[in-house]
Amino acid sequence: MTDTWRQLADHRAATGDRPIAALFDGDPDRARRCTVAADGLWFDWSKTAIDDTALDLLLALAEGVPSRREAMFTGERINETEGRAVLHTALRATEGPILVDGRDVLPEVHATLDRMRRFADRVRSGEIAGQGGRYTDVVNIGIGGSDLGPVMAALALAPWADGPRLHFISNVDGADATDTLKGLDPERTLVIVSSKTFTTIETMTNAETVRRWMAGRVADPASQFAAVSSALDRTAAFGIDPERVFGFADWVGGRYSVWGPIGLSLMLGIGPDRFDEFLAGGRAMDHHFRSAPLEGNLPVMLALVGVWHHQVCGYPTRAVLPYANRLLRLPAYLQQLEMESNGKRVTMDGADLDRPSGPIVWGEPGTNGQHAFYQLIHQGTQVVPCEFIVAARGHEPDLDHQQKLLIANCLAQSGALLRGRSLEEARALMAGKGLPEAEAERQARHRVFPGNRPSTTLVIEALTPFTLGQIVALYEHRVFVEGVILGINSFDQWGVELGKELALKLGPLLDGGDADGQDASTLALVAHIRGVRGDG
Ligand SMILES: O=P(O)(O)OC[C@H]1O[C@H](O)[C@H](O)[C@@H](O)[C@@H]1O
Repeated sequence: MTDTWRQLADHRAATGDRPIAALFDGDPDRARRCTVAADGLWFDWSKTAIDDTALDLLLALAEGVPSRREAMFTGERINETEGRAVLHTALRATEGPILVDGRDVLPEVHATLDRMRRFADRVRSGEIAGQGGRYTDVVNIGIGGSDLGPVMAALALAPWADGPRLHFISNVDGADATDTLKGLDPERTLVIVSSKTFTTIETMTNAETVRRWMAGRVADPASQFAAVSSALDRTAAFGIDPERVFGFADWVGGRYSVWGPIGLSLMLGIGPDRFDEFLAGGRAMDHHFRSAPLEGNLPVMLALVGVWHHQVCGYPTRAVLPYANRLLRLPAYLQQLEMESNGKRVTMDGADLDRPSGPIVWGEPGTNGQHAFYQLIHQGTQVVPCEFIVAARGHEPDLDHQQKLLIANCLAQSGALLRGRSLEEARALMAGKGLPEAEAERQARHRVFPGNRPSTTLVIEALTPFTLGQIVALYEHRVFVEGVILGINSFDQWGVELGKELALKLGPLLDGGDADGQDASTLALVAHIRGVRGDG
């Protein structure tokens, strides 16, 4: 353990009993001091137990960030276990050169973006049409990073949707394809097969299913398929015309890929100009991340709060709670981004990680979550640091009273988590209800809120393509900073491989094949399922 980690642990041990509210009592300026602003975003971390000493120590942990950050932005192969550069930032960059092995990657990024724009314009105008006329619907087939980004962004930017309707098929469960295709006209549906590797079993299986669905009604189904991939040989083998294939390089990680061709469905839905605004938001955050001093740097501060809560205080999860219904799938998107990136057990050099890796990330939009799981957040025995996100303005001017109610709820929650309700206050609540003393006391104890539960609040002006770009890039860089501090590789995902391998072996077993190497529990489950299915 380095000195800084030890000092942080000691400091936490020494101050852990001090209520967060006491930090406000001792510092009337705390609310103002503990905020970071970046191009219209406003991040308030004052409702955490981080004091000046903790902040200094956390900033010391981040010492290595600037050099690593430059290594990322300038195309060094920082994904060391896959030997790759990490350049999703290049997908939204306008100024180069950005060199990988001495070659500027920007001309190709921009050429692909231009092809996407032309394709999207022609589909949206009807110039490129299906065999039954102008495309009314687009189905994106993909999973993980080839699904979650476009799904999340399409929901978030619904007010800007003025192109074909977007649909997404991800799960290998045939229910997903069946329910999604129901009601679609195959002659007016454009299908995009999105897969970085073009080998993912779920995506390839669904692509075959959709091709069969279309073949029944459309003379030339292949002409209504497009593909997004970094494996152009495989898209050709699948029979997709290279004209409608949009490639990207191996230095774009799947969960960082929404900014490029994987975002094609989104671009078709909202149009190239809005997509450009989304990229501009990401670019603005890149500029901020790269240039702001650490203590005034939004991704760095979001990361340091995360490290404080998880690695120092030991809180096992964090909840992302957007008070913006259109950010419905942001928590799911962040689950892949954060947990696939930083759920690692060894450091870059292969040594055991000697502290917890990234936390469990979960969440739902408010106010819905309030009526479901907030009970545990307020009164459960585990502390869940909460990350609130709220927009000052909604998109519906005639429903501004609802926006104000939404904001009031968000602020009420973080305030309640901070303050809680003491036993004295709960007793006062019960007094005068005519209950016997012992019963009043019992009832009062159920109405105590311990408070002192940390939260942060990210305020955006309004949810727009630009601010969504800022938010996504903010979280990407937060993951990066946490990864650098932990000394892990945030850009590989070996942990998903074993399950994939075993699934391939289990397929034949379900058909009565060889059972070698399977554990007894799995064999018993297979036997039971085969029995239920009548396959045995
Ligand atoms: O885009 P694909 O190659 O089909 O991959 C889709 C997803 O599959 C995986 O198993 C990876 O864990 C994800 O990072 C990836 O986003």
